[in-house]
Amino acid sequence: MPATLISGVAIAATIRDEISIEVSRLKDQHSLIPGLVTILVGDDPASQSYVRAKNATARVLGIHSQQITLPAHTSESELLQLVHTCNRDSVFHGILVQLPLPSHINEANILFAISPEKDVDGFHPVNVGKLMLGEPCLLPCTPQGILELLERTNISTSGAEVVIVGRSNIVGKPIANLMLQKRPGGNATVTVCHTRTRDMAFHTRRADILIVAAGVANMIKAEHIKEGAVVIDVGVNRIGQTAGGKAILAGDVDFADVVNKAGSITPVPGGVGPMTITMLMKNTVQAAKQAVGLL
Ligand SMILES: Nc1nc(=O)c2c([nH]1)NC[C@@H]1CN(c3ccc(C(=O)N[C@@H](CCC(=O)O)C(=O)O)cc3)C=[N+]21
Ligand SMILES: [Mg+2]
Repeated sequence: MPATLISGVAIAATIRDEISIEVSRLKDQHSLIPGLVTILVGDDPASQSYVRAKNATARVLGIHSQQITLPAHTSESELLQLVHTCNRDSVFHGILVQLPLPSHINEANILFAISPEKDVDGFHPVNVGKLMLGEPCLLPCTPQGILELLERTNISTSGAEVVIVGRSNIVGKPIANLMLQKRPGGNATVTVCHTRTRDMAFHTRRADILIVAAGVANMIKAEHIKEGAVVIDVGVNRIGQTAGGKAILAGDVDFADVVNKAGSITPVPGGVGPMTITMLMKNTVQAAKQAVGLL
């Protein structure tokens, strides 16, 4: 029997409806319009399309959103100045600096300059530290999206063997921490694999829930998974172009190879990606409410 498809598109749509209702309520009852500024440096086509999608989603939900695009040669100090300006601008409750930044800019210097209250990516060390401690904070969007996917498909993590492939600051490390925590959505036994892991399949085959965020197209095959496992594919790899010039996407999981062995699986596209953008919207609303003392 083929795996059950976990539709990020459908679950994201449900959550977006909830957010849209909340945004209307904030406007009507508190004259509060959540605001998001996205900052894009350079002209990488993938980054352009992600930032465009973020702004479009914000507008549909009634969130005020502005995109600021700067040339690739922008200096670190110019970008820092813009971040400081956005920190002071009360119209914006959330600030997102699209990554990766050009190589002459130190990403940490920029991310650490964003006010933690406006850090809707959850990348600032204050939020990273709070996450690790289990304190309330702005959670990084992709890990938060994965928690929502599991929760809304009634997949329990408590006592489960969760194996994560990838140790990035954006996905691997935070999702590992969240899954470890002593609360609903956590309580898992967590293993983190990476490029130096000696026998990847040994670990991944033990997973009840396998989360793959390695950035390597189609690396996970049937031999890597246990029969009936839940497979969450975070990879978004551009592996080619259609005749019409549209990017062809592949996950980190070889979907065709795995689909008859997994119990359930997220597709790419249409799995984790739409959830990531939706959690950015959720974080922007949370930051706005916190800014005016509603949380
Ligand atoms: N400061 C910052 N924050 C981020 O959250 C951030 C970032 N930088 N840099 C790049 C990564 C990547 N990322 C994605 C978001 C949505 C999809 C997404 O919606 N994907 C669609 C397909 C989109 C397409 O067609 O390209 C899907 O999987 O269905 C993918 C990737 C956010 N990132
Ligand atoms: Mg694939």
